[in-house]
Amino acid sequence: MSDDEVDHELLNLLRKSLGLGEKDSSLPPETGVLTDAEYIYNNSTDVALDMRHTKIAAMEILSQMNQREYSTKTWSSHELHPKEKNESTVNFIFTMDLLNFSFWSEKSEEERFSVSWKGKKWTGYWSLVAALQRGLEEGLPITTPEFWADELECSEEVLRRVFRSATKEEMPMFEERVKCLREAGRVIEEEFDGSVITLIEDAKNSAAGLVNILAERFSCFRDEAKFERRKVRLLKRAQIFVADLWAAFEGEGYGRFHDIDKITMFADYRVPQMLHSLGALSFCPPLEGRIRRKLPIESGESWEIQIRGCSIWAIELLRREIIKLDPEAKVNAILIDFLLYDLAKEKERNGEEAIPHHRTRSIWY
Ligand SMILES: Nc1nc2c(c(CN[C@H]3C=C[C@H](O)[C@@H]3O)cn2[C@@H]2O[C@H](COP(=O)(O)O)[C@@H](O)[C@H]2O)c(=O)[nH]1
Repeated sequence: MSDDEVDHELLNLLRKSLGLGEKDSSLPPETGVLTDAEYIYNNSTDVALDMRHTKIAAMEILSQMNQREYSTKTWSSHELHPKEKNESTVNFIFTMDLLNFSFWSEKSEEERFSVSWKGKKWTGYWSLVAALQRGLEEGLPITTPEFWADELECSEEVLRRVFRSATKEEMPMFEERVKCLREAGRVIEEEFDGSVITLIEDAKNSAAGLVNILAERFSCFRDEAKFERRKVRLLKRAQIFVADLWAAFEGEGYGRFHDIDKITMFADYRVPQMLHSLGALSFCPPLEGRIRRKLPIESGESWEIQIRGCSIWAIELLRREIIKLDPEAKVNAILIDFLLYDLAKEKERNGEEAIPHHRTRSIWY
């Protein structure tokens, strides 16, 4: 019996002895990510949050949100994001967030992996979006799960063509991305009638429910770790999939979720960097030294979990400060996160000084 099963059994025995009965499965679903992020924050010794800077950052973020009229509509305004509110956009977003990880490179801007499309060279997250758009334009059903499961039609050569680079550097973790596509294609074919729409409908408009289905049924979405002897859930790509659906469909249709505010920030390698620039998050000297020297931090090691968990908690504290400033503000962790990502990329484009992002190679973010 695993630790978790023992915990589950003990909890039910305790509940029975208190006359509470077994855990009531009719309760609304929870992902547990925010609770785990708070646990990580409360047990972090190498990453700290600063409330004074958090309060100042909250004022800046609220002002940026108002100036930019930041809303779910902003998502579709990005040049490469799909605009139609239909099933093909659902499939596009699922494919995108299945592979939305680890684009960073130590090569120069000219030599790093990039995708040429629409007369531009796209890097980072946008290289993935451009590659999928280009693949569709070249007539490949690259966003169709049935295609990914068919190793003859969707051969490794075909996939190498879809994700071909404009430089000598190939897409980072290409083999791992193929594995994600194969697993997702198989699971959707076998368990969801071959349709992402069926998967979404199974969640019955619950954001937390959809995150939990992804984490339970797809190992490539099961972004969890052990921290201080406890299992913690971060579920970054499962959550950003729900968030992108919600934003792309502006909270309607396939993007309608009654509990969307249960989605937390997406623990990636960009937003922690921005939180550090804002002074809201800081690292102990040995960790800061490791980050500044661009030395690897292993996936699952304590430092990495502290960076990810404290970042999630930092966005929750920012959200609370923003609501204190303006109780009417239409803001949640998703919109704060999206804005911080976009601001981080603007700072980078403007050549503004920032601590390097941390170097963890993983399929989780
Ligand atoms: N927390 C968070 N992480 C995000 C995004 C996005 C893009 N979201 C778009 C949709 C709405 C927003 O307005 C954005 O326009 C990508 N990433 C993550 O960053 C990393 C890529 O970084 P770089 O190599 O520099 O492009 C990689 O882990 C990727 O998974 C986000 O929004 N939040």
